[in-house]
Amino acid sequence: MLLEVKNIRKQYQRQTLFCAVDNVSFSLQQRDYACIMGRSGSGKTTLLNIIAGISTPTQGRIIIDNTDIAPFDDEQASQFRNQTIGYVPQGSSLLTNLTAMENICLPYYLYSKNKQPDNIECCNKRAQQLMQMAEISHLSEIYPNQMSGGEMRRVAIVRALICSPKLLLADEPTNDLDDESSRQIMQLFSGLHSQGTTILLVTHDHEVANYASKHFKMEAGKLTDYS
Ligand SMILES: Nc1ncnc2c1ncn2[C@@H]1O[C@H](COP(=O)(O)OP(=O)(O)OP(=O)(O)O)[C@@H](O)[C@H]1O
Repeated sequence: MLLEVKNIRKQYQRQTLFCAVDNVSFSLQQRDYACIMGRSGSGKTTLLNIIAGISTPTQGRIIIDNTDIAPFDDEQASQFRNQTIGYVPQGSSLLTNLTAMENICLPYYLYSKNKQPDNIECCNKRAQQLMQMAEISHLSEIYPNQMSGGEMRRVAIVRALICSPKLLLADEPTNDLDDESSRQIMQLFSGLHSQGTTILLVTHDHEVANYASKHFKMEAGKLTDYS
């Protein structure tokens, strides 16, 4: 299994204790292409953030590539996650004072164990190849405030791929985009999937969901499998 989500619960203290993710379990095998649909507020982003390691669950375990990172210290955990998971968060997530190329290479610079010049060159080369695949090579030296929403999203996707993750998580990757930009992004995902990347995305859009072969539905924090 590439991803095992075991009995994940996330509670928030509001006026009363609120359960955003309620005892969720599921697994993905390598090369799965899965999507989670569900109404706004049903807990999808919270679940994705827990899988990505951005948020800690109140209860449960996440096992990625047969590794339980719970015993790891923070640095080991982020090192492992960075090499295994690529995350495209909701909305605009690029740093505005960095160019596309700098945004894309940032995860590599932050987490690469070995920052020898050869490896930096290797990172730049990979970034160029990925940008070519995503048809954004022309944006290399451009800052986010000079890009369209679809271009920013494609830069964020390429950034998520820079460390060659086995698992790509994407939260509403086509939200707010026109049909053509959405299609470009979904074609990019299909290409990545055919090259062996496991994909888990969250979407409201049934057309986007049709690209996936495994479908989950989230309702009031509970996840059900409906395919
Ligand atoms: N830090 C927090 N403190 C309290 N409640 C929170 C917090 N973060 C999220 N929630 C609540 O948890 C629930 C799930 O939120 P989440 O963002 O996961 O939903 P979602 O399904 O991704 O929604 P959307 O489709 O609108 O992005 C919501 O009711 C939200 O208000």
